[in-house]
Parts: sequence; C-alpha cells; structure tokens
Amino acid sequence: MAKIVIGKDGDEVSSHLCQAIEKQYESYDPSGSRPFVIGLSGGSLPKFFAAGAPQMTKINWNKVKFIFCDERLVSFDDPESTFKVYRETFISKVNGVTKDQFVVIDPTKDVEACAQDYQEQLAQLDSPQDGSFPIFDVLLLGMGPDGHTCSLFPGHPLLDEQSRIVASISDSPKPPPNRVTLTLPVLNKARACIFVSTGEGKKEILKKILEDKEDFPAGRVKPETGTLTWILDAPAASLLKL
Ligand SMILES: O=C1O[C@H](COP(=O)(O)O)[C@@H](O)[C@H](O)[C@H]1O
Repeated sequence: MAKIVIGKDGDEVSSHLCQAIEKQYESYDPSGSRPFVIGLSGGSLPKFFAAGAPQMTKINWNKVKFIFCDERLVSFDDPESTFKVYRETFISKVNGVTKDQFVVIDPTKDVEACAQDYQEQLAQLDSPQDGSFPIFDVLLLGMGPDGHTCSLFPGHPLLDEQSRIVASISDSPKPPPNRVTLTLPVLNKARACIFVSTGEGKKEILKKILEDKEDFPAGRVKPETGTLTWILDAPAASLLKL
C-alpha cells in the first residue's frame, strides 16, 4: 500500500523527501563494507533533492553511492544530462560528496552498449541480490504527465522487460530519444521507492494512477517487499480524495 504525503510548497516537499531518505538510512549498517545506494531521477526531482540535501545530517555521505534510475545518452556538458544537473546543483552543496560517488553512464558508447556497460557497473556495487537482481536501498522517482517513470513510457515494449537490470531506449517519446533506464523488475526489488510529483500538470495523472488504478508505467512500481511513498505538493494532489 502506497503512503501519500503532501507538502504545501516546494520546501515542504524537500523536507518530506529528506525525511523519507533518512528513514530508510536507519535500516542501513554504515559499519559494513557495502554502500548505501540511492537511485536518482532527472526532470524536476533534482531541485527538491539538492535543496533538501544539506538537511540530511544523519547520513554519512561517504558511504553513499549514487546511481541513475535513468539517464539521457548525451555528453555530460549537455543541459539534458541528468548527471550534469546533479554535478552543478548537488555535489557543490554537500560537504564531502564527490563525483566519484556517482556511477555514471559512458556517453561515448552506442545506446545498447551503454545500457550493458551501466548494468555491469551496477553489478559491481556489492548490493544485496534477489536472484539476478540487485536490491537497491532507495530509488527516487519522478513521473511525467503521461504516467512515465524513469524512461519507461506508456505502451512501450520495455514495460515487458523481465530479465535485464538496465535497458536501452532509442525512441523515447520525450527528447532526447536515446536513454538508458532501470527496468520494472529492479525497481520492484528496491527497499524503498519514493516518487516526487508536483504541480498542476500532474493532478490528472495522479488521480488516474492513485485513485482510479488505471494502468500507467508509474503505477506499475509496486515494490515486492519494500516501501512505496508518493510525495506530492498541494496542486498535484488537488484531485485526490484523501
Ligand atoms: O524525462 C524524464 O522525465 C521524468 C519525469 O520528469 P518530471 O520533470 O516530470 O518530474 C523523470 O523522472 C526522468 O528521470 C526523466 O529522464
């Protein structure tokens, strides 16, 4: 069952996001060797994460590895690069976080080779496994007004992917067309999936997914044993009968 949390404005959304991440960190043992893995999304999410990050004082950032729930296949200087956004808005704000803690794509590869390479990089993180799938600690997710999450779009064959951890997409309906993305099976193995969805433009799709239970990619994120949290602002939640 999803937990829905509503912030009255962007600051409250950031606060709820930080609290949710810190709560998940409580069940992690920082004295062990494995990292605490946080999956990052692009779009509107980085601004809430970066704004709240300095408040997350319980987290030993040295133990964190950041991965990308999806990434656009563009150079790291391109404004569409999600890594670029985090490099410019987050790394500079939190003491001790360096770019070496980010598991980044190789943007020089073709999209399929890039996905394969990223999957291999994720496999080296020493995360717990369930069968062939890693169990990541926290995945921070966004959702487009069409109901996509990561780079998993409505009606796309990637929604049926059952075995890969990272897949490529070369026909993304939202530009840029070439991207790599975590797949639904790995999203649903995570210990915690936290969506952040804000603004008037998301109110209809949120009602369809959270209340009417219509089938959209974001609604297929249902962690098997982990938790699912939706953090919304008031405009995004305005059609929900909570
Ligand atoms: O293209 C993308 O869009 C989604 C949703 O973005 P938002 O701006 O509507 O929050 C994002 O989660 C994903 O990472 C990104 O590649």
